[in-house]
Amino acid sequence: MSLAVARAVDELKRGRPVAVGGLGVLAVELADADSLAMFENGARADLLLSHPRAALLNIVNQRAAAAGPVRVRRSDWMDAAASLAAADPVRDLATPFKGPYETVALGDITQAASAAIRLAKLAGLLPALYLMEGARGADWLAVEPADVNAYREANDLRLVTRARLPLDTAENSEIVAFRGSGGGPEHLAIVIGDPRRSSPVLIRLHSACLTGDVLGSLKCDCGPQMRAALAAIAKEGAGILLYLQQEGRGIGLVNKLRAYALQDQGFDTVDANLRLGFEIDERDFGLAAKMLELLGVGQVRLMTNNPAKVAGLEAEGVTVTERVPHHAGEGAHNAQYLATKRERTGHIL
Ligand SMILES: Nc1nc2c(ncn2[C@@H]2O[C@H](COP(=O)(O)OP(=O)(O)OP(=O)(O)O)[C@@H](O)[C@H]2O)c(=O)[nH]1
Ligand SMILES: [Zn+2]
Repeated sequence: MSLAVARAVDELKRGRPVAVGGLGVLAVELADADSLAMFENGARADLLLSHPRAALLNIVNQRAAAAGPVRVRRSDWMDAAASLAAADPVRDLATPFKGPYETVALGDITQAASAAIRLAKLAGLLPALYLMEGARGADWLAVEPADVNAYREANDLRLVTRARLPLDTAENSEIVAFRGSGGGPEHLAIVIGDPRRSSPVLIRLHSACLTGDVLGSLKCDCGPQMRAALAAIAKEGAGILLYLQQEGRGIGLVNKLRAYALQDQGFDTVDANLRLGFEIDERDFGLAAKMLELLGVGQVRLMTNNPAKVAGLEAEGVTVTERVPHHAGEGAHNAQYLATKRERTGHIL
């Protein structure tokens, strides 16, 4: 099951069409004139946009299911450039006058359309697809919508290997690697000391942030928060930091950099995600819960300022006995980012 999903994600990433049930889809951002012409095979493909993106373009109407994707008819003026402009908000200021758009009810293809948007997100692409209903090229990879919608990284995650890894913040540490069967990203845990599973374990869920963790970006507080968490756990003597490959709150590195480009245009971190067509937070906390389960941890004291993380973990069956506030790395460049978290996403800062 997850094999077909993983292959479909790969195909989309390569700019290839995929058949999601009876629906042919092709990633808008990767299509060129040739691949689009081959995909359309003489007909004209419509456009499928995620709900937040459609809402931003003011084309969510009574035809769109509450939070589902929206199908847009490609009328004569909607060539490849206009379609890309509908999909990619980084171009919004350069192409402010778009439309009029005409939407088409999804009807029978609602489930397939949601699955297709999910595939685009899993591929780290903009959630915008060309769509051909009832068409299937001979060489298109096929995947069942139900399999896509049931797919979760946590489903078949395994603990692969562990080794000692002395850190400058925590000498007595071990690194543990996790892998799913779908060929997705490999997640890590840093286990410090010897956490006693009989009482709540001090933990930090750290979502990967290449710009902050590795490059020392001042736009966010991720790097200092990660190091401070490791140091705080070491000071207590035992605990775990989960290093989750959920860049950009789950939208992927390239999309996070698009969000940064939107922030350069004046949008905050919340609006940037929505303009791109994503939810404000796309992370699946089931992944962290599964890693904790594989490490034998059922009760935690969670270092975070984000109540949604506490709720997300608890919804996945982990008992959070305490929220431990976690502040580090506040400065002039990230003051606005932190203010947005406080004002718009319920962070306790
Ligand atoms: N989409 C998006 N992701 C961002 C942005 N800035 C940072 N991130 C990502 O946000 C994630 C870091 O979030 P966390 O450190 O878990 O922060 P949090 O959910 O606010 O909660 P706590 O730090 O635990 O209080 C990382 O994956 C970063 O890559 C941004 O402007 N847009
Ligand atoms: Zn960051």
